[in-house]
Amino acid sequence: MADWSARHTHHWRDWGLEELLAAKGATTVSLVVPAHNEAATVGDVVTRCREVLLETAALVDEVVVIDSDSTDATYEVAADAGAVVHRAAEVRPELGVQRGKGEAMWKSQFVTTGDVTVFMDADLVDWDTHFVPGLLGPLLTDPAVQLVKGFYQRPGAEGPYEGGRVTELVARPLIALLFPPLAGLVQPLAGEWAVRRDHFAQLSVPSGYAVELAALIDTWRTCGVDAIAQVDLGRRAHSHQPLLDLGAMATQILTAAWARSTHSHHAEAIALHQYLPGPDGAPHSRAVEVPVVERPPAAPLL
Ligand SMILES: O=c1ccn([C@@H]2O[C@H](COP(=O)(O)OP(=O)(O)O[C@H]3O[C@H](CO)[C@@H](O)[C@H](O)[C@H]3O)[C@@H](O)[C@H]2O)c(=O)[nH]1
Ligand SMILES: O=C(O)[C@H](O)COP(=O)(O)O
Repeated sequence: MADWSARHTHHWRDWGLEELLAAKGATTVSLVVPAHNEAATVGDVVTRCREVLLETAALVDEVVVIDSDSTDATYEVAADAGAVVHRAAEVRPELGVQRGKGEAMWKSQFVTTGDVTVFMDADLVDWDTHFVPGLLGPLLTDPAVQLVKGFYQRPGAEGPYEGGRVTELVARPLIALLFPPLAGLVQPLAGEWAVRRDHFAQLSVPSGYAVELAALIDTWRTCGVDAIAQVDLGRRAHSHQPLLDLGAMATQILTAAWARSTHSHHAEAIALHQYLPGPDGAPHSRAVEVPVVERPPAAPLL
């Protein structure tokens, strides 16, 4: 793990723009932003990335927002900001419709053209466009690298490289227990990562929030840990989900990890029991049906 960290941990400043553009050559890059009810922030993400990375620097060839079942104005805001926007449910509808972030990312493979895909969350509030060149650095300069993960400091956290609640209480312990070669990843759940298109198309993709951890595990298993690199992107802040919603995220991540351990599961949904005060003030159980479907590798369907 220490060896991997030493070999494959970078800083976004390690590459200059000219160097990256020269390394890019004819390689095409898609920036994909999965977005569920992000009308408040998606416009800023799209506008800044389009202006800086596509129009000024020509480092990105398309900015694509996958609207993931939004009920607000995400679609219109993203389109007005200059993104190509697709509704996840309308992409290859004959393949069926699932809910979730991973579904939006899986479906993106059918509407993007880049040799390399950079994923970025739509709910970023403290970030900058250098995230994208930072993530592209290892992919454009090292042909052995298949997947690049961002890491960052989170303003307000007690320790500079603390992850969020699911990262520290679920993902990191799972990695320690079941997937120790991945323990060098500082932010294993970061939504900012980049992957070669051909590689992503070979991966089975959980439709919910386990997409990040699954991609790391499956890349390590199929290509070795040296196919993964990580890049320090500086600071990043995002909006926070309520604790009970993170219970569903944690259930999805545990399910995908379990499927990749020596055990496996066959359910499409798992009932997660959570407790809220009832009218009498006593704890009342709420069963949340957490979807845990996986999409097969996209390659045979492309
Ligand atoms: O059904 C959904 C839910 C979320 N999103 C989008 O996915 C991104 C991240 O979602 P968010 O709910 O903000 O996730 P976080 O609570 O921030 O979760 C962190 O941890 C997750 C688990 O690894 C990662 O998927 C996230 O990218 C990472 O930011 C945002 O653009 C969302 O709009 C969708 O597209 N569809
Ligand atoms: O990354 C995580 O662990 C989850 O998204 C939760 O993050 P938060 O505790 O910062 O909301």
